[in-house]
Amino acid sequence: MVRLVFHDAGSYSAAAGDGGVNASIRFELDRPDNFGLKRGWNVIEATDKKLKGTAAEGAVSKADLIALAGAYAVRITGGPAIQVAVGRQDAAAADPDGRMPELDFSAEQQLANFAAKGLSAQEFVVLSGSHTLGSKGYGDPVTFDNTYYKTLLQQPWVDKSNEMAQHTGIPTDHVLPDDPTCRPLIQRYAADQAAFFADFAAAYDKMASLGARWA
Ligand code: HEM
Repeated sequence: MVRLVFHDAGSYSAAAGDGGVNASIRFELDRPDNFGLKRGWNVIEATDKKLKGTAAEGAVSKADLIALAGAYAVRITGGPAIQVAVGRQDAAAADPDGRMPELDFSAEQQLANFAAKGLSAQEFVVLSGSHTLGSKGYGDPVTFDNTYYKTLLQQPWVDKSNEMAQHTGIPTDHVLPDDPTCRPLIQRYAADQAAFFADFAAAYDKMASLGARWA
């Protein structure tokens, strides 16, 4: 669910002023970037149907449900509580393609990609801590904690004799601990989980509102 928020938000362009959290992801599930997100989208659709006939019908949009579901996933896996405002309008069509980061991006390219969405280096590094969830080798797949940063500093994938360790993380993670902008932030969040949680909550709120048009 957290990945779903990022992929709905990630189409935002600060320069063009379009894209963002508007549930357009439902028209974009066939894009290679969005592989695997159908399952998360189905949960949103099922929840949306359950709102029919309740006080939330018409007040909570599909885009709101995406933002709420991501925050809920963070919370139930042990992460921070995040306040999520509602009232985002849903888009009626897909957002522009080609705005998500690529897996072979350098750290500079990743930072530039996030900067184009109006997100700082600090916000990029703290949001990437979401990779602690899922099965990329950053500790327990359903525990939201700062294992991502601790693992990045250990760089287990450099050990060529350990087949398992080499499968930890994804290429875009691997380049971050050597980057002079990202490294101090990684060190900070590896040493201080409370700081990670507080900064994550703030950055999540910003990401989940990128490009939102409020009713
Ligand atoms: C340069 C930036 C990023 C890239 C290239 C990237 C790419 C990926 C890839 C390839 C996966 C693995 C998908 C799979 O095989 O299961 C993944 C997982 C995930 N990503 Fe990212 N990601 C980035 C940033 C973010 C951000 C900013 C967030 C959220 C705020 C996020 C949330 C997640 C989550 C929660 C998963 C685990 C999904 C699951 O296992 O169900 N990612 N990401």
